[in-house]
Amino acid sequence: MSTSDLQPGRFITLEGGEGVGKSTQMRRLAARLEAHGLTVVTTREPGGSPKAEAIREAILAGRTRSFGSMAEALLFSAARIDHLDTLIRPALARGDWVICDRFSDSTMAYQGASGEPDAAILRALERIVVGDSRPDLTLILDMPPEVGMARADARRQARGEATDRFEGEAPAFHRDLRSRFLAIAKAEPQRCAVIDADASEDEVEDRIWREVDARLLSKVRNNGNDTPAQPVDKP
Ligand SMILES: Nc1ncnc2c1ncn2[C@@H]1O[C@H](COP(=O)(O)OP(=O)(O)O)[C@@H](O)[C@H]1O
Ligand SMILES: Cc1cn([C@H]2C[C@H](O)[C@@H](COP(=O)(O)OP(=O)(O)O)O2)c(=O)[nH]c1=O
Repeated sequence: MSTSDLQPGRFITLEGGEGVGKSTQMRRLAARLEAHGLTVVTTREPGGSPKAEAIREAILAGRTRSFGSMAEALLFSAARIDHLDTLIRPALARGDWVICDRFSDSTMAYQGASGEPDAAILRALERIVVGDSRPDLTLILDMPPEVGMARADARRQARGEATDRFEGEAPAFHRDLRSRFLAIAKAEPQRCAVIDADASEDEVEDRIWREVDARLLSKVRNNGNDTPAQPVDKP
């Protein structure tokens, strides 16, 4: 059957440390879903709406660092509220598929690793901000942080960009981040899939597609029943 009439929309997030390939794989996943007739909206956090992009700019330039990690968690949350209200929820209501480069797990991991707010407070904040708009699937791209940081460094040099607020943190911070993302995946295996991202772009794309097919497309094809479906043809 054609997947062109698949309804309703699904919400997919990509998470992980710096330079793990989230933006690259978001583009590839969107193209693959579109090739199956789905309407896909790609977006990112922090940002994704004009007001949220303004908050992004202030945080990543380091202008809010002195406020402390609790205040930064609130700023990321304020940006998320606007992004959800103006872009994500309307797109899902239309039946579009939304792919977001980072979402609330990044607040749990990054602001958690930054020290001040404990996990219970961050979880409460997430419930207030995200409510029922939890992702249907979160792909956690995993690799040794030094590999991701080297990729991010090369990308930054190629583009002539400066180090941003979190890229400049110490190696121990980035190791802590990795274990925090893996702990989230372990606590919520229904929602999260860990993808070994230390491979070629094509291979990582295939690993992601297998998860999306098994966890989302097969169920949508079966109108929500969990019975196995035919795999989606590769584009
Ligand atoms: N599988 C891969 N192998 C090698 N380099 C990659 C791979 N995926 C992405 N890259 C490169 O690594 C850099 C970071 O990738 P990007 O998708 O921007 O990561 P992120 O969005 O997670 O920060 C980019 O220059 C990108 O071209
Ligand atoms: C969404 C979000 C991002 N961040 C951080 C992670 C990144 O260092 C930065 C986003 O910058 P970005 O350039 O999008 O990073 P990347 O290419 O690695 O995805 O903001 C948080 O600390 N908390 C959050 O809630």
